[in-house]
Amino acid sequence: MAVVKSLNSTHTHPTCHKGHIFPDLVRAVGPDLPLKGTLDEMDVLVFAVPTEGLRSTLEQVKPLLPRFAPTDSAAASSSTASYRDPLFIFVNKGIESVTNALTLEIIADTLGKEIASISSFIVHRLQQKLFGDNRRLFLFPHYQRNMQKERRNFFTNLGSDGSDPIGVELAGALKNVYAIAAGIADGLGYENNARAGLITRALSEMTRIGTAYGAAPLTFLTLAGVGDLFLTCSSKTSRNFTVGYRLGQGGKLQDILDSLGSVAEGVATAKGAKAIIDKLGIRAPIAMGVPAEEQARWLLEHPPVAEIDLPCDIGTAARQLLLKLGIDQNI
Ligand SMILES: NC(=O)c1ccc[n+]([C@@H]2O[C@H](COP(=O)([O-])OP(=O)(O)OC[C@H]3O[C@@H](n4cnc5c(N)ncnc54)[C@H](O)[C@@H]3O)[C@@H](O)[C@H]2O)c1
Ligand SMILES: O=P(O)(O)OC[C@H](O)CO
Repeated sequence: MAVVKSLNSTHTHPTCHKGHIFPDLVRAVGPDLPLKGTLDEMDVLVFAVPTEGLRSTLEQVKPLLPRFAPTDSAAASSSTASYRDPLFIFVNKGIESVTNALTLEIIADTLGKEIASISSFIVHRLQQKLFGDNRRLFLFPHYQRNMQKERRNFFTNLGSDGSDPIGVELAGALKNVYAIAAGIADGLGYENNARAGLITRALSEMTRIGTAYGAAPLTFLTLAGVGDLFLTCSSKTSRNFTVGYRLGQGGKLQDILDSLGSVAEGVATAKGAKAIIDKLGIRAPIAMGVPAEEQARWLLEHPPVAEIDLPCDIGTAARQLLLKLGIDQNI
């Protein structure tokens, strides 16, 4: 409420982005929905709600959208599509706990497959446009420049070449679960080297889950994968890391969530992720919450395994050097 009021009155955020003035064209909404007809005037709608609330939010917003409720004059002027779709932006990262649905599925269930499929298609085209010049991190300035040409749906969870939105979604959702694990390790008193080991294992695990789900393995090595994983697992200001840290220090989950002030997505996502992992029948002990001692025992009792389940073929030059050094690459 305070955020909405501040953005709409002084065009500033009360706690974040100190000194930044948002353009006065930006209108914040919540918790009440806008009046019918208001959304017709909007070029862009950004949905910044936790994944657990996305389905109900979209169900409530749906009748207000021009696509689903054309204005009387627009409907009268043509019997065919006479609405103008806004550009939809979904920033949430998570898996719905009860249905195990990813965001694209929630969009398809509520707003229809057409909107969801445009989303995934346009991600690809927009990203090529935006990132073709390698300035990947400057998303929004580029996005704004291209926005007039590409008035379509768009995911902000970017980082790959855009051809694998499912992998990008899984990576963004799962890294929050691993950030809780990293926080627990810190809270228990483990130090940076333990966290490095945990992040490495988490990357391996997230790639295994993703590829079993049908995503492309390399997606997990992009900014949407390892980049975001590393960031959230090593950020003291992360809500997910904080939840883990306080758990590691002996706090009770409900007390921590009640005092956090906003949502830590990884908590609900862990439930959806667990169901997905069970269904895929793969080994993912960190996301499944297997206690650290048990994981350590497993590692000690089993023969060493590859750090990551990807092909590790070496190239000709490296093979020739190994030969010259007399090193058997099959060792
Ligand atoms: N793409 C990115 O770069 C990025 C960055 C930060 C956060 N996120 C993701 O965006 C989403 C929102 O994050 P946030 O930090 O804005 O969260 P937040 O906890 O600050 O909540 C945002 C808004 O959603 C409302 N809300 C909370 N629960 C709701 C529910 N069940 N139904 C409807 N509304 C609800 C809150 O009142 C608040 O106004 C999360 O999925 C988060 O993981 C993405
Ligand atoms: O744990 P936070 O607060 O960094 O939030 C994680 C969100 O999914 C943003 O990536």
